[in-house]
Amino acid sequence: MLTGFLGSGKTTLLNRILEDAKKHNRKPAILLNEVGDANVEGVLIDNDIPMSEMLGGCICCTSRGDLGLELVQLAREHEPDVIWIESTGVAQPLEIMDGVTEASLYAKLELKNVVTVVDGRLLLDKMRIGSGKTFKLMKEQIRVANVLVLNKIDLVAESDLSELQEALADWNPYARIVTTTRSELDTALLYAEYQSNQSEQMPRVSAHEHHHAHHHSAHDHVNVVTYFFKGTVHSEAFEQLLRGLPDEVYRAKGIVAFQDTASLFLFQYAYREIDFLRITPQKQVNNVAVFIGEGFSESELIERLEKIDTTAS
Ligand SMILES: Nc1nc2c(ncn2[C@@H]2O[C@H](COP(=O)(O)OP(=O)(O)OP(=O)(O)O)[C@@H](O)[C@H]2O)c(=O)[nH]1
Repeated sequence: MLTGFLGSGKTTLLNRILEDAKKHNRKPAILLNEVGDANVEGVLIDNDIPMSEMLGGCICCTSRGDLGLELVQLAREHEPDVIWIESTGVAQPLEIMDGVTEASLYAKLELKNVVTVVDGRLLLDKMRIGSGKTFKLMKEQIRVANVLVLNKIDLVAESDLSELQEALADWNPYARIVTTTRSELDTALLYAEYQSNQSEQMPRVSAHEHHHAHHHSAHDHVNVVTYFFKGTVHSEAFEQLLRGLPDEVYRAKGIVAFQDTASLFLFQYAYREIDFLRITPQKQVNNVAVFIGEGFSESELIERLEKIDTTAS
């Protein structure tokens, strides 16, 4: 997921990513979201690259479910190695993450990385004022990232640079920070987590591996765990697991197969409310559970899931 405020340099970065993908034989696809009704940037992108456009609104508020479906369709039709979602500059990142994880229900898709491009010049201005909607949103986008691209440095005085870097590190101690002009960076950095997980047989997601976590505690950082079930679970054990989720998990959803009822259920969890819906899918679905929250232990949760996932060894 590629996020960042309007004009921060997302498209500039995306173009670099696509150039490098070609060099490394990586097959990308793109999902573009624009507030306007016309996709201006899309026309600049190579015709060979599968692209899906969601226009006329911000994915986070108008069509979260559609975002998931769009991703699934891209994945099925083109089988890319990676999908880059460039979201409109005014999007609420957490809401988009929620939409993205929806796709894991229907395709082997995992949210791997959240890259936020920060307009250094604009942020400095907003910091000086210290309040306002834009400032708040920029902070939010910074907070959810695991890679922060501090861009437009050519427009920032050298003496102001450390102030910016310190602010980013303060709001998000877990992300790797790269300082750039015209989003110029080594794109390998954006795949770090992606590559390290590729060898796993049963992929599970961690959008945020805390590479820098050794000197910080795990508080105040967004995490996502996507767990693909290997077998069935007992309904009571599963409900117990949901009820026992730490407060730091504020959203969960997925599809489970219960061994004691011999049917499939779609479950939703939000604000401690649990909802199960019996489903008879017309299409192939995954048995999967996605958890979104802040500062919870991913390994502990995965361990608990493995324990009730009967055929897991
Ligand atoms: N001076 C300067 N200009 C930059 C830099 N990076 C990007 N730009 C310019 O800033 C403008 C916006 O860049 P984009 O990459 O389109 O930004 P975006 O985040 O995709 O913008 P939206 O699609 O509106 O959200 C373009 O004219 C870029 O050429 C930079 O580091 N320094």
